[in-house]
Amino acid sequence: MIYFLASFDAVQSDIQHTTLSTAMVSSWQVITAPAIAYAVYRIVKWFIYFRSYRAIFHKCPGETEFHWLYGTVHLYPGPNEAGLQYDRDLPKRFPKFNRIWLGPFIPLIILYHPDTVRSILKISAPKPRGQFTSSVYDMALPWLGEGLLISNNERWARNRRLLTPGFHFDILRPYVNIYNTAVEILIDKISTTAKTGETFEVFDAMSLLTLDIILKCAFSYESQCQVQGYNMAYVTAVKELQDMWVARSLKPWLHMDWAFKLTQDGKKFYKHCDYVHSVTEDLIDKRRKFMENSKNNSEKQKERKHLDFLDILLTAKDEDGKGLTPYEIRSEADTFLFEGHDTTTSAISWTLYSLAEHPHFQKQVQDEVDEILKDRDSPNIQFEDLPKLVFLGQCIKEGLRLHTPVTFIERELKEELDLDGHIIPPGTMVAMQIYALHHNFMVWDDPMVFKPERFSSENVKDMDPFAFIPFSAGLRNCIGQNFAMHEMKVVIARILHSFTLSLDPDWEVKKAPRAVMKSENGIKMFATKRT
Ligand code: HEM
Repeated sequence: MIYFLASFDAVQSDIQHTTLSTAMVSSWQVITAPAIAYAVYRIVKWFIYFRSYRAIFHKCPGETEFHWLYGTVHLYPGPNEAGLQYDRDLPKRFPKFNRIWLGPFIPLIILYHPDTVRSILKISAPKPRGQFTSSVYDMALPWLGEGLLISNNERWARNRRLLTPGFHFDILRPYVNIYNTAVEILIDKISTTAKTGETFEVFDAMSLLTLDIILKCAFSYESQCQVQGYNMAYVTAVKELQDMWVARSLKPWLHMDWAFKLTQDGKKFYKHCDYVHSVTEDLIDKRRKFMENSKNNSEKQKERKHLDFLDILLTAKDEDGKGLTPYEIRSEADTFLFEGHDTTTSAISWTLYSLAEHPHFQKQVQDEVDEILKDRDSPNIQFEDLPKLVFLGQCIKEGLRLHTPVTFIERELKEELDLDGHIIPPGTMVAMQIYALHHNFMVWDDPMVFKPERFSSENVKDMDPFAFIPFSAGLRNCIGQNFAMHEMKVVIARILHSFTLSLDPDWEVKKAPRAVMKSENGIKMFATKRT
């Protein structure tokens, strides 16, 4: 009986349990079934939309092979000499633009003809900002903040307006003394190798020189970096930040911030950002205090020889009397430091490479500099000398074309774009492949040959303004291009006034297109002291 009652209880509890479970299952079904149906509906709808979206891009000129995971990126040989050859061949295969797939879902339109490049740079489309993954610009955000390079819309327009006076010739003029003083340290270093007959590595030498210059011009910071080299924590942090940024941009699986943060590089990147920011903030703080203390002290004001970018950043005010926030000041300072350093390193190094490769052009530059400096006690190049360095200017421009320091830039379409009858929808990412444009056989004859005369005043008259865009073009062009041209002229003129350069015949130089055009193995040169 007891057994029976117990069994009865068990059966009853089973029935209750089953009834409860059935009730739970059906309520679970009530909740989830519509959710699943909705998800299926959204996926089907997305696929239908995506099929028509993909059809637009499949009709565009571009690689026909398509991998379900990589899209077409696996067809690109990589950021090396073979990749550059691939870029140079693009106009032969697809004359004005092409389309690639960054994985299965993201198309990228690549432009490399003045007609197509013009159509996007004229409308001043914004820099792309990723939604689920980071764009190449987003990846630098934790370091450079919303400075001019990365920001968009109102913030960019206001800050560009506020900072443009910082690049007026009156501000740039005293910097010429800084370029002259800084290059003397380098000349001393090269003299040592000239005496021993050893080669020197151009990229490292120029990198420390241009960093020294930008630290002095942006912050009046006497870093001693040319002497201490990569032993300085700050110099090393800045260099590694750039390397890690570029390395990440080449690994699509690290484009999501959370994935990058899990890696050793990711942890190091954020640690370096904190450190670099603390140095910049300290400099800003000291300058702010100095400005406050010297407000009513004319003697103290005279201690400063020139205005630097930091003065401009701290004193800039818009029409409502509002200045930049501390975050904006730091971001702009860090942006100048990055943009004003690696780019000029690349441009100077590659121009010297071409001049060392072509002794007759090098001699022509030396004659031009000698003519300017004859009858002078000092080898310093003056601000007034810069326009007289005409042939050197042509060589630098041809160097900027042939070697293209900034190889590509990106934008996001905010409105439809008609490319030779292909209607590209808003939201699409578009890249200007500046290196391919500068080597487009339809635009340049013998594109691989260094010919400074392309930039003679007679020849530039007929040049399409969108054929040569090392500093980009349109509203978002490089704010520092005059600064850069002055710096490059002084540095190259001073080096070639002191030395004749020749390439090491046993050292094959290989290009490496990164955030800027670098060399995989450096550029080695011999320097012979001029008498
Ligand atoms: C040979 C040297 C240089 C080259 C080839 C170069 C090239 C460029 C290019 C191509 C852009 C457009 C970037 C884009 O659209 O994403 C740019 C923007 C910029 N550059 Fe330069 N640059 C050089 C030197 C400098 C220097 C010396 C500075 C500062 C001192 C500087 C500051 C900037 C800034 C702040 C921007 C962003 C401008 C904006 O969007 O309003 N650059 N540069």
